[in-house]
Amino acid sequence: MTSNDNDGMPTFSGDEKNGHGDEHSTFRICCIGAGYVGGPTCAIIASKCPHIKVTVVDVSADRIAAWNSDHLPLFEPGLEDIIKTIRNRNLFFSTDTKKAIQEADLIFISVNTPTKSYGFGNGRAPDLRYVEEAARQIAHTATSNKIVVEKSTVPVNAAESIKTILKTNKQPGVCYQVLSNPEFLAEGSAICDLLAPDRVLIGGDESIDGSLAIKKLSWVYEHWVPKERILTTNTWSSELSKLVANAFLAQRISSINTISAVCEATGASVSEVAKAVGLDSRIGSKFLNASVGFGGSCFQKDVYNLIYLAESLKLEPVAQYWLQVIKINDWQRERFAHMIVQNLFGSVSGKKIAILGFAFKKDTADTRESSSIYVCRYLLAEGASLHIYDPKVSMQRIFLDLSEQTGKSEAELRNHVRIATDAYEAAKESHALVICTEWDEFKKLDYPLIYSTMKKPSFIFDGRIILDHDQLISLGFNVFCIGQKPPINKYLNQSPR
Ligand SMILES: NC(=O)C1=CN([C@@H]2O[C@H](COP(=O)(O)OP(=O)(O)OC[C@H]3O[C@@H](n4cnc5c(N)ncnc54)[C@H](O)[C@@H]3O)[C@@H](O)[C@H]2O)C=CC1
Ligand SMILES: O=C(O)[C@H]1O[C@H](OP(=O)(O)OP(=O)(O)OC[C@H]2O[C@@H](n3ccc(=O)[nH]c3=O)[C@H](O)[C@@H]2O)[C@H](O)[C@@H](O)[C@@H]1O
Repeated sequence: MTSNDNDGMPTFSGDEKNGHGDEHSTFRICCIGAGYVGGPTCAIIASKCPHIKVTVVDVSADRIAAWNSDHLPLFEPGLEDIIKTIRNRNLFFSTDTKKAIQEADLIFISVNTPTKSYGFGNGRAPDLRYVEEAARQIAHTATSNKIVVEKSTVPVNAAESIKTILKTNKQPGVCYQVLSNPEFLAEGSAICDLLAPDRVLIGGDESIDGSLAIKKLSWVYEHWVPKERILTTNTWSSELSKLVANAFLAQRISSINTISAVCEATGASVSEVAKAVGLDSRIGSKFLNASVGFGGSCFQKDVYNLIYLAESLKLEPVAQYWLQVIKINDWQRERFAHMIVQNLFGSVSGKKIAILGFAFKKDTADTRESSSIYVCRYLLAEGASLHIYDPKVSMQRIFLDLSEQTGKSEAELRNHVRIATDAYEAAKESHALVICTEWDEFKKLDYPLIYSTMKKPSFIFDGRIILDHDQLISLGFNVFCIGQKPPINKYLNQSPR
């Protein structure tokens, strides 16, 4: 193996065999999995490295067709403009996995790794079957050396399993290096996160071939990421760091959410407490927004992943410690739903409730594990009639999620759930407005107008602490909010304006 300069690209001695030792040949990347990570990550790589050909493949023909159309399969601010510029230049979306694997020098595995919903480890362990399938596809298809990169979030030691699958199924003469390169982007800010990451983490074998593979992947990122932000570790540290990062972030939210309950009972304000505490530079101000609970496809899954790892290692106190993060999150969702029922005179049966926000956070249409789904489920169980509005989430998605949560068919749900085309329609004739997602447009609504169309007394339950409560109270609303003792009820039982 040698490392020489070819646009700074380190090369393997075996590269001539691959046909990529020649400095004029194109470096090729294949990404298996065209999802929230694969799509945006490859878009940034392709836009920053015009001489690298990047092909993103997926088993879902629909998803690939969407990536190749004017209606991308996911909403991410800034993504569409980038895709339009580079698609079919050096960024390609395809279902031809075989071809993409064969011509690639480096292959990202960026498939889903959900929590297992069957068998051993049901509800806890990560389901690695898609990662395994991707590794088998590579082994059966590749006829030249490859660097295989775990981009998916996986448990510690997954790289070893991938190596074993590759080694025992490989074509004669083919060599593999397996790296861990977890992704830290957050939905809604993926493009900014990818363009200016806090760090890029690359784990690999502590061997000559391992470090050359690390150098090659590092060279890709160095096109736009300062070298000092590229951190290299051994494979296990890299795999574990991803789980720990998500666990720490989730833990901060659960921590502040426990304090929100204390605030509601005492008169302290959780926003003021978070500010005062976060100004301590050792603690920091980010991720201290109390809320109706964290959602998204990863926090719960990755904390469970860590819990399962601790259990497997017989570290029960560690497992119990992290389990609390999830229990508090579940409790927060339930507590918020209970706050609504209790303050609507103990019953929401037959009452129209407007739910504002269904996505798990603003600036995304993703609803995976959204707290809104859970709040809706609790309210439906109490007999409420829900009118749901979200600026980005489709009607079809909302019914699918609620069906899955409640076990009811869409037809049954339609007796109790309507999807509104805007916040005003949702609010009209409702008893209460419930903020579940922190969309900016909810801050700018015409609340005097909304108040005039609602049943009296009119209630607002702010699960995201985003509204101007004083203004709402002065309009006549009864305002209840996560992390604040109701000030608030001073207008309760007053005659409508
Ligand atoms: N969503 C997010 O913001 C982040 C996710 N991650 C991790 O990245 C991984 C991927 O997550 P997402 O992109 O959200 O998942 P996703 O579900 O949006 O996309 C995964 C894609 O992989 C495809 N796929 C599965 N098996 C395949 C195969 N054998 N061949 C070709 N395509 C295949 C699926 O059809 C799907 O389109 C997960 O491990 C997740 O934990 C990490 C950081 C951020
Ligand atoms: O592995 C992943 O999938 C990603 O998970 C999170 O990203 P994401 O879930 O997209 O979004 P976040 O901004 O982290 O928000 C997660 C949830 O926590 C909630 N949240 C966030 C921050 C806060 O202060 N309070 C709070 O309730 C959000 O509303 C949302 O429901 C991490 O932030 C990313 O670094 C990581 O790569």
